[in-house]
Amino acid sequence: MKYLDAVYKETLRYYPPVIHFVNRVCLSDITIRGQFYPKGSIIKAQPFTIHRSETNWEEAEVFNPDRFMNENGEEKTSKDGLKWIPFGVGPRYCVGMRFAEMEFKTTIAKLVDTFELSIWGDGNGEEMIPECNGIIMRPKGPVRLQLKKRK
Ligand code: HEM
Repeated sequence: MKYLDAVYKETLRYYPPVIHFVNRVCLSDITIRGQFYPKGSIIKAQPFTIHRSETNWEEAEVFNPDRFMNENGEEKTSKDGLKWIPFGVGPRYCVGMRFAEMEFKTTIAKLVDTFELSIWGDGNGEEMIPECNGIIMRPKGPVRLQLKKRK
């Protein structure tokens, strides 16, 4: 379960499905880190950009669930919750977060329990190309895997 949790977090870090919608409107004039924003400005925090920034994550372009585990195989908690924001942040963060987490973990656990999964074809697989339909980032083409029922 600990590794599944790390895979869940790393999947959402690497490919945050919602890449545009963490927006906030300034209710008054404000200056943040020397940058002035007048009242009414819309500020966007883009999860994809934040998740792939080397300032926030070591080897940000590498998919590595281990980054969420410590040397004892225990869950590593980040003190800075603003580096991982697939569900947004603050009082208006995603109300479906816990449901989505349960769905993800149940599906993966059931799949892995029932089937042996391997990469389709020659074992090298195909490059998974993400695309954004304006709202959601998802695979552009089919994701092909081989499934062998466990005995
Ligand atoms: C992996 C799945 C999901 C992702 C990545 C996701 C992501 C997000 C993000 C980034 C926001 C904006 C949060 C912010 O502005 O700080 C949001 C808002 C919201 N999400 Fe999700 N979401 C997911 C699943 C769901 C599910 C399953 C539901 C409902 C069952 C849901 C319902 C909502 C609602 C109602 C809001 C608006 C909350 C508000 O404005 O107060 N989401 N979600």
